[in-house]
Amino acid sequence: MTDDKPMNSPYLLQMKEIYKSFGPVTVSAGVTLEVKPGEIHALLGENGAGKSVLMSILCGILKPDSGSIHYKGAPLNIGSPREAIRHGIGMVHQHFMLVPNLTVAENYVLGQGTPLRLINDMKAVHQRITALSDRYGLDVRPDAVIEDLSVGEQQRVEILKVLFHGTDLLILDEPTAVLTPQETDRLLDLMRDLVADGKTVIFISHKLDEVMRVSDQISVMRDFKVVHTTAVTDTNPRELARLMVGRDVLMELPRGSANPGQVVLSVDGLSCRNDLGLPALKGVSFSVKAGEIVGIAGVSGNGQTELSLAISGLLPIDAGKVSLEGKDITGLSPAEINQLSFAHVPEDRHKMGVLLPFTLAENAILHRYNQSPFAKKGLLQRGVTASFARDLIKRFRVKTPDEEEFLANLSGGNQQKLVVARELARDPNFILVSQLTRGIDIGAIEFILQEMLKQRDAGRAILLISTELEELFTVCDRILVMFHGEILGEVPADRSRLEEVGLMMAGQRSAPAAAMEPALT
Ligand SMILES: Nc1ncnc2c1ncn2[C@@H]1O[C@H](COP(=O)(O)OP(=O)(O)OP(=O)(O)O)[C@@H](O)[C@H]1O
Repeated sequence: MTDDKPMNSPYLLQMKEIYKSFGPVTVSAGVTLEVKPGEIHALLGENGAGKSVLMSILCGILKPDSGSIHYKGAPLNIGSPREAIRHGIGMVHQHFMLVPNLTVAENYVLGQGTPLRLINDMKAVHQRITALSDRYGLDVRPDAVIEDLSVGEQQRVEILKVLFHGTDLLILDEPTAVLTPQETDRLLDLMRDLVADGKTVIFISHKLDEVMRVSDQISVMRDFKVVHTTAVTDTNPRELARLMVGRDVLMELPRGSANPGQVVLSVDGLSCRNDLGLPALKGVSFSVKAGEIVGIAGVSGNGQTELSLAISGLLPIDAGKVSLEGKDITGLSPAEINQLSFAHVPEDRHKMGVLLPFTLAENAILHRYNQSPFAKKGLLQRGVTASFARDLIKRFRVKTPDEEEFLANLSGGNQQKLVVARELARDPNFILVSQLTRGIDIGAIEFILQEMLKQRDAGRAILLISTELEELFTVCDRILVMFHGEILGEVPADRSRLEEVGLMMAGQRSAPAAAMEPALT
């Protein structure tokens, strides 16, 4: 790295001509990123454009091959995350890095170069956490055990952790991907409070509306480079989408009306409990027909996760019945359900969708490794598997050097694309999808939602569970709203009904829906 010091630089951070390769694969091709103090600087880009890699370099997790970093007017050579923290640079990652069975305070003093005097004085640690929590209205209790907290609470714990270590420059990698709309609003307010307090924020997001709402400056990455930096006041979502993807992106998808046929999935009076033993579904009933996309809307935590687990055999059912194409599948194991014409894109792809230490090719046949044509006489057919995986990679534009790459080395959005590609390739009659577009860039969302519409038009029955109303209104034919483990009502997926769905998500039953579902009142 070069050591030239910029004179009177207006920038807090300058990353110049950063190059990074993993073996023959270039993942940072001369990136230059400049961030001023006290701003919220959004970093946008397609899946695999190199955003996380660049930020990992800044945080000392990865070492660049060449390039220079200046921070607070001086050259910066960071050898480890601990050094980055010492310089006041902290990152909240896409996947939380908290130890689930420890308390907030214990997590904060783990590793990361916490001074010994603090570790020996947990009372002081608790006081510092409480003071920071009060200052930023974060609602974090130092003695709370991580595994008892909701996703939104864990997110705040991660942010407070970075503040706990005295960070001036916070990097938030897709922080709103798993948050409810209310939690997102709260986080965006927090980001503004942080900059008002003299901090600087780098905000990675695929959600252009949030980026437009909260950012001061925006840098767009494409093909491992920053291709454009602009003030938020000088741009608009359409331009940003074009810069990211290199073409115009359709914000609205053209689609014809549905032509529903026979009932494919039928759910009758389904009740089950969550992993804490509390009632999560309270007599849920609905059906999905061939050739239609039914959406399940709701603020997360209202039973949607349990609904998808119960349908796919991953959660015991207390009462009620699930039928697929007329066959009672209640109580079947996930392996048995897997043999049916049933595809599942799960909410938590790391826990259920993929095996990170395995290759793309191996993940592409995860449920079918012992079936023809991928296995013959008990032997894996490597050639067939490889060409199948290559086809998925090509059709779904998964960014990877080849099918032999380990899945762990793919960017988050590209992992999701592979799961969707694999599940649709099973040619299923019923498709259960949870949080389809989470972490996926705007160009890939357009493509994947179009694929869903094609599947619908080919006669598949699709149940789409999502916290993203935009996604639901773009492809669904009708939307059911879940609240406190019940279906509160149903509306056609017509954008004029958006407000009605929003009210139902907050627990207010709409007049027409209440009339339609008298049994639920
Ligand atoms: N350890 C690694 N070994 C090999 N390749 C890697 C490794 N880590 C990342 N990559 C590759 O670097 C590229 C950039 O990945 P990165 O995670 O920075 O993308 P991103 O812009 O953050 O994408 P997303 O929006 O999907 O999170 C990807 O093609 C990814 O496969």
